[in-house]
Amino acid sequence: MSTGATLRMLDRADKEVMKLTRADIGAVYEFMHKFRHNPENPGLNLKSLNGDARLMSARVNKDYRALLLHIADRDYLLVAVKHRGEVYDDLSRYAYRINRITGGIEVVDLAPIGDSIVGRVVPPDADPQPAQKPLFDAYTDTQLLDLGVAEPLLPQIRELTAEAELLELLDRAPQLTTDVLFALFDGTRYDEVLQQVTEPVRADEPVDPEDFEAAVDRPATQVTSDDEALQAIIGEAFERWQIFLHPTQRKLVEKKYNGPARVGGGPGTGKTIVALHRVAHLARQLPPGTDKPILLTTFNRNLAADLRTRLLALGGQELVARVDIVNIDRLASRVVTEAKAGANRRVIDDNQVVELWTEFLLETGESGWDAEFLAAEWAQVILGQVLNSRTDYFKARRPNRGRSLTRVERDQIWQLTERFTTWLDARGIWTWRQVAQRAARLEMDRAAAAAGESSSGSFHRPRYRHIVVDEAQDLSAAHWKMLRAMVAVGPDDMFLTGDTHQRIYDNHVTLSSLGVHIRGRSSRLTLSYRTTRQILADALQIMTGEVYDDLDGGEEDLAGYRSLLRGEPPVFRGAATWAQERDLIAEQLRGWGNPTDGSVAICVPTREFAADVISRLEADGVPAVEIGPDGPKRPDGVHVGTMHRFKGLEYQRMIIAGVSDGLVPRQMISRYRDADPKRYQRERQRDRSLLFVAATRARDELAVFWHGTPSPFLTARLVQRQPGLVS
Ligand SMILES: Nc1ncnc2c1ncn2[C@@H]1O[C@H](COP(=O)(O)OP(=O)(O)OP(=O)(O)O)[C@@H](O)[C@H]1O
Repeated sequence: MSTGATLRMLDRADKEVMKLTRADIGAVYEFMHKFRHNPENPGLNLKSLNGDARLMSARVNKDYRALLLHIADRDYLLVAVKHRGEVYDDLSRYAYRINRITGGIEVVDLAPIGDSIVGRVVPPDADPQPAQKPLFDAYTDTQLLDLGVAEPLLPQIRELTAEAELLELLDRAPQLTTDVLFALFDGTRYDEVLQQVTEPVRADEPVDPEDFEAAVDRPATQVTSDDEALQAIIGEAFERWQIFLHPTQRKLVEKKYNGPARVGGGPGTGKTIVALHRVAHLARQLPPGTDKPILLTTFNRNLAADLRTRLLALGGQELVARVDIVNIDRLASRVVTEAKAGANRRVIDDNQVVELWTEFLLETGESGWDAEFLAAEWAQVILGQVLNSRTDYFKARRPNRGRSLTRVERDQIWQLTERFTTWLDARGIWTWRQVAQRAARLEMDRAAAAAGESSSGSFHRPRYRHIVVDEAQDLSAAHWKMLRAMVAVGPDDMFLTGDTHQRIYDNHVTLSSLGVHIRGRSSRLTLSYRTTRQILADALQIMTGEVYDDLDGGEEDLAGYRSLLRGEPPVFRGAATWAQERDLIAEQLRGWGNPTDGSVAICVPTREFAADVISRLEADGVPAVEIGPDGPKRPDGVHVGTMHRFKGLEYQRMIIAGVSDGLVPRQMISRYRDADPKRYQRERQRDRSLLFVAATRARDELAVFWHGTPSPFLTARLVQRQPGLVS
């Protein structure tokens, strides 16, 4: 007969365990291991507490005791690890419930919160303070409970009168209570909190408050379940995201979707984390094998490398072995190479295309068209939509392209692009967009041929069983067509994460027109795990007045985007000249103690500015490290790079410099203002997104500098926060 048992650990218990010494953490691990093997092992001294139906204690080592909830038969949940003295002091302080909204198990340790809060609210010997209004007076108990607040905490919530007290209480409160109270405290309306915070984690079925077996399996009960996860926690390299997902994240990861699904959400809300866990979830359901039926792709190379590292941390070599991790252009290039379609051609960067068009028009004496217009038309419409023939081009929709074209003009452009392609061919070069277009065509043909085969009874296997895409906002229509053709239409075929507010390459698509139907399967994450609410509020100011799409023809906003992290408000400062602005940078770095451990970065609009900053830092004896296309060249030093380089990076502190009028947005786009207002709008939005991305890479502190006139993206409210300015 098996004597084993299941023992899972609640995330709140893990937080307590993490505060212990390494030796004691090791003891907890040993304890869990032994307990799973045989909970009746006399050395563990498992016993019920105070006759309570479920609460039990067991011995970890001579100093510590584990508090356990007995879920069912041989199924237990570790809810706390306490010093032995504490466990038996006052058992009534431990309250455990099934939350009636989320259906998750919540355990609240009331005494220490009560002690510390009451102790601080009414200091015994202090002068009587004027009575302060309780923070949550505006809401009834029923309203708070309907939002999902933990019932046992209500009396203490009613006592709260200051932010510091709230922070202390929420440090130990269940996740949903924390999310709800912070949102209310931040001034979010009741109905918005209900919609944005509570609804996404509501249980899918009616909650039975006595059914602990059902509750422990719900996403809202944040648990780790196996030894491997525990070992990871004890290991040096462990990060919480590897084990404990937010209930909203977990729900999205584990859901079965009837077709392509999309997860949006502001910066730092864990979209990449969700994509990685989704891959692991899908991999767990694969039949054993040595192939790679899952594709994990993203826009650029360094992000793909980062995905690989993080997936390895999440699931080890065994998981990585089943996943093809590759950036989208490399994937396209692989398809083309495999078909021997690009033999002997060198791929050139797409930003050289305008120059090549100019050269081509000069060489061929064509003067009727502007090189820039042709380059964009070719890239976005002809290549972007994988148009194969003149007839297709005549019929093509040209969203976001500004001026309309007559049939005669389309004919001229089609002919010119055909000649241009031959001209490039003769030089042995082609662009990444051409590669993507070719790959899409090859894959579409392959899928069509396979469909023909299967209708005639022969067997066809699509390239992948599942495709997961991170940074989906940056892929072009050709990329989507290629991906769509690589996986059969069906449940869990495609899973996309991305945020259109962070679109920094000029690719606008409507997914449904590309065969990727996400309608009804689109969700959003709203809780930032990265930045403080102070940084987030200012970053949102940068986005004021702009409208963003939802990748599918609709609009998307950042409603409900919030953070539980608190910090200093960002610094905004202007200088008269660029030289003086560099003094501000040096001064700011000194203020932060010149840390050179890679925790600080400086972001600037152009490479010239980056070079200037690097030489200034070097002159000051501060080691500066450039951020290249593959990321920072070294992990230490102060990292310096242009805005484009910051996607996917994270720093404790950041300076964004050169945020001046004429630089952000780029001066050159003003020429489109009258000539091509749509393009102007798009380019301006792109520059705004670049600044937004940069600002949201900072975890704790952010400083924004400019010289001359500040960028129009910095609202008067931000600019007027300059030290020394009277607003
Ligand atoms: N459940 C979690 N627990 C702990 N940390 C988390 C969790 N989810 C996300 N994080 C952390 O938050 C940070 C941001 O996560 P991630 O990069 O996935 O966000 P994102 O939404 O993809 O951001 P961006 O849009 O800016 O690329 C990372 O440091 C990540 O480790």
